Amino acid sequence: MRRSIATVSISGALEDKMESIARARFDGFEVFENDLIHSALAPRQIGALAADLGLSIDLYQPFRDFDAADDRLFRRNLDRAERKFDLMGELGATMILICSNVSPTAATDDAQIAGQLYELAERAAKRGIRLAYESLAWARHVWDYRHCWNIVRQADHPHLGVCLDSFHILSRGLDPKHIEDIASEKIFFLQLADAPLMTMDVLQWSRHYRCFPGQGGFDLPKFLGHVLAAGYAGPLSLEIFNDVFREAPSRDTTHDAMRSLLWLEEQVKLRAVEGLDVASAIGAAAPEAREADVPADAVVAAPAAARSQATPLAAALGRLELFSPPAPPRIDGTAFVEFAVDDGTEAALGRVFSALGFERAGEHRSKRVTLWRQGDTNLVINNEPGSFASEFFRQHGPSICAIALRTDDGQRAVNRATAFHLPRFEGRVGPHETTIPAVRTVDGSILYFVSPELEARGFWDIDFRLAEPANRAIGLGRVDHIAIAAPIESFDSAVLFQRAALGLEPGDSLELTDPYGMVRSRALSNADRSLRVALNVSQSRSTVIARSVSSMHGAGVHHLAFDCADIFASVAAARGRGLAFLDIPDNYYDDLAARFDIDAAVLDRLRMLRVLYDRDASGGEFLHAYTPMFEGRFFFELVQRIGGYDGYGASNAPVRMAALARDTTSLVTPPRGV
Ligand SMILES: O=C(O)c1ccc(O)c(O)c1
Ligand SMILES: [Mg+2]
Repeated sequence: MRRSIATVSISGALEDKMESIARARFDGFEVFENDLIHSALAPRQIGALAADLGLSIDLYQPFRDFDAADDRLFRRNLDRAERKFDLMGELGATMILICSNVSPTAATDDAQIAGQLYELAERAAKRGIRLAYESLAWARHVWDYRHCWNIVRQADHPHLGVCLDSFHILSRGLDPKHIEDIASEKIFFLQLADAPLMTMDVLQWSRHYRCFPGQGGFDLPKFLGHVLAAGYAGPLSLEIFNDVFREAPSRDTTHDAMRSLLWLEEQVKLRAVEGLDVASAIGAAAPEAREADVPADAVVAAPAAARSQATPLAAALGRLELFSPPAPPRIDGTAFVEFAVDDGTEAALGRVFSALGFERAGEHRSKRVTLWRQGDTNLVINNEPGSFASEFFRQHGPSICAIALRTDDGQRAVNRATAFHLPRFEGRVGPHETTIPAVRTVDGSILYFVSPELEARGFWDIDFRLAEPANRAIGLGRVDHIAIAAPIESFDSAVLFQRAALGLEPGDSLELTDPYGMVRSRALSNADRSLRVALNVSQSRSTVIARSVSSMHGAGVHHLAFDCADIFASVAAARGRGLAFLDIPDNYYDDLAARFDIDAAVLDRLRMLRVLYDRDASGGEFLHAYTPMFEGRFFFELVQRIGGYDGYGASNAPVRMAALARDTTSLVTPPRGV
């Protein structure tokens, strides 16, 4: 399908916006009127630039407050429209958006509105222009899309149709299924926007908080499914009013925008396959296989109601060309985590790893890279001059520069990511060394995909001189979660990246209190929870998250959590090796006793070792402890999950952030005698 975006969605001057839109490979765009009015280019030049860039101008918008209770005002509005039609002629635009009226002078008689739209459509037709009538969620009279469609039907003019905007429909809690009742040729245009679920004035919500599909809380795949089932085949266009996007560089935003549409197209197809109707599902998955592969009894067995519901979408999906990327990777946790260091920090980080029970397990055969290992958890310290890691160090300081995931098929994972506009990464590889498929993520770090056959071929052995295991483990298992601190402008982008490239699903957005401001947190994970990523963002400048973003010059891993089976034993062992843990105040433990019915002996151990505690509604328990920060950048967490606890101890985040804010201890003190 054609893909389009409204210029209001991104930052910059109109010509820069158009350039970014073209670079992200959109087919067309909506010209937002203010962008044109503020532009130094004449409409004809804008039209010519669009043609040069290979972009069509799909919509001119908005035309506001057209219908009127009083005839004199209505005549004036017709004149006003004629001026815009002139301008559209210069631009080369043939569709204009007519918003439903928000003013107190709006007409409230449907027949009158239909008549006025008919008159406007007659004039538009003379110029070869079509009108797309859109109901704004806060309009005076026509705020429901079904109402909008009724008026269009009453007016019954070939140059008048509806514009559907997911925000106006979903923000009012309207069921999008009635979209299928609209005649397909009367859906002139489709605007897509997601938004975080909030209880607030709908106008403010729309103008400041819209986001790209997949970044918010609306069910856009379901919405689009109804629109396609109705027979719509025009452009999928993003119209996002968002304060953060207005500031962010348009080059990045348009790639996110495209990624969101691609993700949405794939989701619609997947939903159809998961749907009730076997025939339509198979039709959607592979139209050509439909007749041959569907067992006759399966079709008969599908409930008649489900069949008639699902068939129009399947038929539409068979007709339309939607994005079909390689399937998401099947992820089985992390294969390794790589740290960028310099000569000054390499030894210090090694001491921390050692105190955490990792042993120095190998030296790279050709690079200044060391492998640290505990069980099957691998950490890599990279101090190789001229490498990606050293460049990353130069930009961000000591930090996590790469994460490797265990995946079923690394090449497919990379192909999927690049289909979603992420650049493939190819590092410098020595003779006979292993090339691991990789991409550069939206924050600039590297994501490797390690396939089972790569590990089976013994890639550690190929690239590293491995040492004899010395068994210094303290009981740490796999990486439980990776927490990322992100600047506000890359938060939504990161959510979408994780969903699209990796197929992770987001949980709820949480607000947490730091002593110096608010922190927003949203976790994403795969179905078996072998990969959990927690994203954190803060708009205030002094929170732990904000300071971490500032010291790292951008988004980065803020802490890395390892799971363990007996946290008391692991924490005690690490303390014995000189590792410091965050000093949680006694007040916290007194409060724990009040909040939970907790065994006195357990409470004593929690208090003694400064381990935090949480319990969920079904009795699952979470015990966790934090180290101080390494060079003010990142830290480590030890976690023990009991009885299916699925969260991250959000209720303990404030006390942890307060302790971090106070903390001045160094992370590791060499044990006596060293
Ligand atoms: O906020 C607005 O005014 C506005 C304008 C045009 C649109 O298409 C829309 O959805 C909202
Ligand atoms: Mg709109």
